[in-house]
This record gives sequence, structure tokens and C-alpha cells, in this order.
Amino acid sequence: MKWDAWGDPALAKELSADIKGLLAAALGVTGDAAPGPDASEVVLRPSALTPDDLAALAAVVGEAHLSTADADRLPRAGGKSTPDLLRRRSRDPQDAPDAVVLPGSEDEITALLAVCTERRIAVVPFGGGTSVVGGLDPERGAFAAVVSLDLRRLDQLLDLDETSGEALLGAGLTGPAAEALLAEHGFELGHYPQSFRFATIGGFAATRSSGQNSAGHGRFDDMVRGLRVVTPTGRLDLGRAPASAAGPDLRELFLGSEGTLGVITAVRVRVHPVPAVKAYEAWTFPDFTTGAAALRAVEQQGTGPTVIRLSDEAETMINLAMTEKIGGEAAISGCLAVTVFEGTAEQVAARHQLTRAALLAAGGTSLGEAPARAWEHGRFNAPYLRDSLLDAGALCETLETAAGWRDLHALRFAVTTALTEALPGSLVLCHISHVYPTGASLYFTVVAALGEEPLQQWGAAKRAACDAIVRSGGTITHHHAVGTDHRPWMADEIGDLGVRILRAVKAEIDPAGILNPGKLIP
Ligand SMILES: Cc1cc2nc3c(=O)[nH]c(=O)nc-3n(C[C@H](O)[C@H](O)[C@H](O)COP(=O)(O)OP(=O)(O)OC[C@H]3O[C@@H](n4cnc5c(N)ncnc54)[C@H](O)[C@@H]3O)c2cc1C
Repeated sequence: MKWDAWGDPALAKELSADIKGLLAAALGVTGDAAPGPDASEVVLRPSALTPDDLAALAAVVGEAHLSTADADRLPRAGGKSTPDLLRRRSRDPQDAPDAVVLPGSEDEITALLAVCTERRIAVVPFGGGTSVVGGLDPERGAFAAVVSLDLRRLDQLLDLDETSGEALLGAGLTGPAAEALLAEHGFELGHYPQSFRFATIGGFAATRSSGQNSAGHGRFDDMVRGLRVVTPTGRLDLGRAPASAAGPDLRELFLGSEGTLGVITAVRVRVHPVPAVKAYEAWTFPDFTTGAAALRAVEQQGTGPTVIRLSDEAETMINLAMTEKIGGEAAISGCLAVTVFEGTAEQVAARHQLTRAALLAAGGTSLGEAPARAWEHGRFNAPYLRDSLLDAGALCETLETAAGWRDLHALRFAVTTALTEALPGSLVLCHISHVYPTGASLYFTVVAALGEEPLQQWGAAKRAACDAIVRSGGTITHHHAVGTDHRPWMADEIGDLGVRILRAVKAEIDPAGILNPGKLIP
């Protein structure tokens, strides 16, 4: 992962002539932004850890798995939101964790948390580094120093129960690594967020991630059967049967806990055989309201697509769902919907047929396979464009929410209005990314000309959008999580008593408060 941009440097994307044309015509963006520094030019605040602190940490993980080198601290200085990328482009001194520790076992994590509690060092658990909500900011809270606890060495398939369809996966496995290990046995997890190539199993659990196949396989938290967690005051091994009435489900405390309550070391997940067959069909609807009603019909009738998503008119017009064609001549009119079906040949045929019938009855027109295949082909590549857009002087960021079907259109209108008013002349695009029988999530992409102070520019727009979400009854986050960015709205989301409950749990299991200060819990 690049330290100042998304993903694999080899896959960086130049802006096409079409996109440059769109930027000039729609946003008046013509010149390039000032380039950011090379990694070697970045000035990092020196490590605040004392020689004694470093010796105590090294005694746990070994010298080889502890580093204060800038080259190791800089890539753990934050996540991959647009504000993160803008901070990395700054020539001012940058903040970073004071050291990086790479434990190799639960025993080492227990010992590290004890050292950090005793020496009053904050700890930021680090998975794939793809947070887009400030979840990895090296905040020290009340402490003099902070370490990044990188989980990449916990990268094993620890158990596979083929009979029950369950796998125990190390928290540090990336999406592709986990799928490769499962595929050796003919199984698949089926969790494909857009950050799939870099994000980890522990990160998916810690943020309640949701993947593109959520219609078929559910969100990541739906897949979780058990969790192993190390906290400063002890260890937990949660979830021992397919279902249980043994009181409140404590797994729920750690799903979405964002490193504030414990370090997730392994996750037991539901897995399924690698699908034998896939089928694709794209659709167009005359408008977003008709398309949304069609998706609702599919979900409420339970016709079983693995993927179903709907772009609004603006997204469809610029071909956002088909990465290779973005900004080109509009290939499709109205609103594009993509469906994908997976399973055995019989299951796929039956699900496809039922879904087709529902979409046709709801006013859809089939576009055949090609646009759905094009979406799948480019589905992990669009984030590379964000870096090229920044280079070209355009700010691009996303945000997401969810609500019941009844309130969805008012929510979309309120967020679009808030963003457009805060960023005059911007492009605001939206799609339905995940569906449920009772509602759906809305995913917004915003593109605007970079202002003089882009962090403040986006900060004001984001605040306006979050206020609009709260006012309209949406959730402050459907899958990106809370981190630092959404924390000011948490009290609105869960109420004052809810906040006190979270604080009480934190006080019990992390009494010194070393775990990820300043995130999630107000
Ligand atoms: C381009 C892009 C596309 C994205 N697309 C999606 C998407 O489609 N769906 C989606 O849900 N999200 C998406 N995200 C957000 C992000 O990828 C998810 O939140 C992901 O689950 C984070 O996983 P990670 O391993 O990178 O965690 P990190 O970013 O490393 O950490 C995220 C948070 O979890 C904590 N954490 C990480 N690992 C552990 C652990 N083992 N124990 C305890 N705490 C831990 C961290 O302290 C931090 O607070 C996207 C992000 C980017 C940049």
C-alpha cells in the first residue's frame, strides 16, 4: 500500500481525456495541484518513546518486530480518506505513531498491552490501514506516546470446519489472502468491500464492514460466528454455537469496537463453497425512485441476487459504475442497476429468473450482461482515480448512510442539498450500495474543484452532510464506521445513556484508556 495514495503503485490510473474534459466542463478544473513531498522529504515528529519504553516493547516482540524508523511510522500515520491523503501531501511536519510493533501471538499482544498500560502508552490497532474515518489517527489522548500495533503477522487459517461451514481466520489476513487460503479447500468467504485487496479480517470485524456481495452473503458482521479478543484486562473467546440464548451477545460489543475495547486476534466466520456458476444482468430504470422501488421489491420478495445496486441519474450519466468508461459519452440513460447471481447452476437460474420478473414488473429494462460485467471488472479500481483527481486539482470524497425505505428519498435529497450548498458547483453522485428488506444504504461521491484550504473545505461539507443525515433520521455510518470523523454525531445516534454504557464498558476492560483514544466513544 502506498503511504500517500491508494493501493498498489503499479495500478495507479492516469485521468482519461474524457475525465479531464468532464472536470474542465463541469467544475472548471484545468490546472494541476502542487505536488506533495516524497517520503524522504516528509518531516515526522521524532518518536516520543524513551529508551526504557523501547526496551520494554522489544522484550515482548523482539527487536526485529519493533521500529521507530520513519519509513515504518509514515505508512501507519493514518488511513486512506481524502483528508488523510491531503495531510500526507502537506510539507508541514506530519504526525505519526512513535513506533510500530508487530506482535506474532495473543501472548505477545497481552504482554504488549500490559507494558503500554504500565508505561502509559496509547495503542492504535492497525489492520490494512484503509480506514476512511480517522480510525487510525495517531492520537495520544492523555498519554505522551502512541504505538501502532500492526496485526499482519496473525495471518493464518487457524481452523476450517467443512461440515459446519466455518473458518477461524487470523485477524491480520487481508481479503485476498483469506480467500486464497479458503479456496485451497474449495470454500469462499465472499466479503468484497471496495477496499478488499488491502483491508483485513480483523479490520472488517472492528468496523462492521459491508461488501459488494452483501445482498447474497450479508454484511461482515452477519458472517461472524465467533471472535477472539485480547483486552488490557483479559482475553475473550466469544460465540460457541450457531445461536445462543445465553444472555446478551457479547460479540456485538466487539463488532464495530474500532480498536477501542480490545484487539481482535481471530474471527470465526461462516464460509460457503466457491460458487460454481455466476450470471450477470444490468438494468436501466427511468428514474431513481422507480429503480429504488424495484430493488425494494427484489429484497422484500427475497429473490436472491448476490449483488444488486442502483446508480442515480448523475452517476449513470458519467458511467461511474463502469470505471474504464468514466466521463465518456453516456452509455446508458436513466439509472443503471447491476445484478449478479452466484451458486449452483440450478440456484443461479432460479434466482435470476425470479429477480428478472420482479425488476421487469417494477419498470426495469434489461441491458444484458455487458454493463454488469464491466462493473465487476473495474470494481476495485475506482479509488485509484481519487489520487489522480487530487493531482489534477479536484477534491473527491465519499460518504455513506442508511435508512428505511420510507425515508430514503428524503435522506438522499437532504444530503445532496447539504453537499451542494457547502460545495457550490460540485458534482454529487449517489447509489444504493446495500439493500435490506426494510431499507437500504446510500453512498455519495462528491467531486469539487480543490479550494485554497481543502481540509477546511471538505470539513465544512462533511459537517453539513452529517447534520443533514442526523436530521433526516439516517445512521451516521452504514459501513465506514465512526473513528474520529463521525464521533461528534455518536451521541445523536445512541443517546446519552448509550454513550455512558460504552464508556462504562471501556472503563471495565481498558481502565487506563490506552486503546485507540479519541475514536468512536464520545
Ligand atoms: C478506497 C476504499 C474503499 C472502501 N470500501 C469499503 C467498502 O466497500 N465497504 C466497507 O465496509 N468499507 C470500505 N472502506 C473502509 C475500510 O476499508 C473498512 O473500514 C475496512 O473494514 C477497514 O479494514 P482495515 O483492515 O483496513 O482496518 P484499519 O483501517 O487498519 O482499521 C480500521 C479500524 O479498526 C481498528 N482495527 C483494525 N484491526 C483491528 C483488530 N484486529 N482489532 C481491533 N481493532 C482493529 C483500527 O484501530 C481502526 O480503528 C473503504 C476504504 C477505502 C479507502
